[in-house]
Amino acid sequence: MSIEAVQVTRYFGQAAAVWQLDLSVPSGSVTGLVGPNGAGKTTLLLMLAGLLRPDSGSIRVAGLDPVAQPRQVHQAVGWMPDAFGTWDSLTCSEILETFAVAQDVERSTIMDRVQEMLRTVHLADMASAPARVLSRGQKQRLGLARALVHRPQVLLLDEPASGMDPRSRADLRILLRELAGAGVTVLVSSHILGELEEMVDHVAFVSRGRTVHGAVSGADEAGDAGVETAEGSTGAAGRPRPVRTAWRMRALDGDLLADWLRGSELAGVVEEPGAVRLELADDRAAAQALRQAVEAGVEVMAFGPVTGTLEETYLAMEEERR
Ligand SMILES: Nc1ncnc2c1ncn2[C@@H]1O[C@H](COP(=O)(O)OP(=O)(O)OP(=O)(O)O)[C@@H](O)[C@H]1O
Repeated sequence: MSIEAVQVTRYFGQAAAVWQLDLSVPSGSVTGLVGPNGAGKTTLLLMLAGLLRPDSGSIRVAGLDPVAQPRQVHQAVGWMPDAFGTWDSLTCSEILETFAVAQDVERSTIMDRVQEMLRTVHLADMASAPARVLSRGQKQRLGLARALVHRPQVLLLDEPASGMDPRSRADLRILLRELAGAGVTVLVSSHILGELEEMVDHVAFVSRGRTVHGAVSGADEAGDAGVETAEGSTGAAGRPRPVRTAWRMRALDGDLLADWLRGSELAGVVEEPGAVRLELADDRAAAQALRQAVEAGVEVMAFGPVTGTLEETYLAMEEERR
C-alpha cells in the first residue's frame, strides 16, 4: 500500500473534521475520494501531504511518516489544492522553476523539465505569460504541472477538474491513467462522479470524517444500502472498492445471450431483451467474459462498464452535507 491511514483524527475546535479514519490506497492505481461537502476530504488530503498534523492516528505515505518526516513526504508527494494560489507577477515558467528548485530537482535538468511540464498541460504558449492572465482552468492546469514537476511517487489532487474545459478534463483523465501505469499512486477527490468513474480504479467514500464502505458494483448493492452509514463502518471500510464491477453486454440475439449467461458461471441478470448486466471482479474478468461470449457464438455488439453506479451509490449515502 502506498497510502495507509489508521484511525486518523483531526479536530478544528470542538468539531472533528476527520474522525478515526482508515484508508489504504494501493500503489500504481487511481483512487477516487468521494463524499459530501464538509465530509473531511480536503482535511484528509492535507494530512497525507504533510501540510496538516493529525491529532491522533498514524499515516504512512510512500512508507514515510508525514509528521516525523515532512520534508521527505513533500518530496515524495505532488499536491494539487482545489484553488491554486499563484504569484501573479511571475510567469508560468518561473513558477514551475521556483517549485522545481524548492523540490531539489537537479539544476541542470530544471528548464527541460519545466518545458516538458508546460507541454504536458498544454500551456507551452503561455510559458512567458504572467500567471495573472491565466483563466481558472489554465491555473488549474498550471497547478497540475506544479504538482508533477519533481516526479512524485504519490499524487494528491483536490477537485483537479474544476474549472477545466472538456478537452482539459479528458487530458487529465488520460494523464492520470498514464501516471498510474508508470507506478504513481494517485488519490483524487472530485464531485464530478461520472468523470471520476471513468478515471479511477477504486473509490473510497468519506462521510462525516470517516471512510465508509462504498460498494459501487451496481444499482442493486447501492440501492439496498451497499454503503454503510458512518456509524456502521469499521475494519475494511478503509479499503477502497473497485469501480468497474458492473458491466453491460448487448447482443444481436437476446435469446442466445440469455442462454449463454444461464450456462456460464457468471453472476448476472437479463435487463431487457438483448442486454445483460454482469457483476465482474475486475477488468481481467470482463475481458474473459467477453471472450467466452464470443466463443459461444454470441454476436456481441456492445460491452462496457455500467456508468452511473458511482452516482447511485453516492446518492444512497446518508445525506449529511455540512
Ligand atoms: N481551518 C479550518 N478551521 C475550522 N474548520 C475547518 C477548517 N478546515 C475545515 N474545517 C471544517 O472541517 C470539516 C471538513 O472540511 P473539509 O474541507 O475537509 O471537507 P471536504 O470534504 O473537503 O468538503 P468540500 O467537498 O466542500 O470541499 C468541515 O465541517 C469544515 O467546516
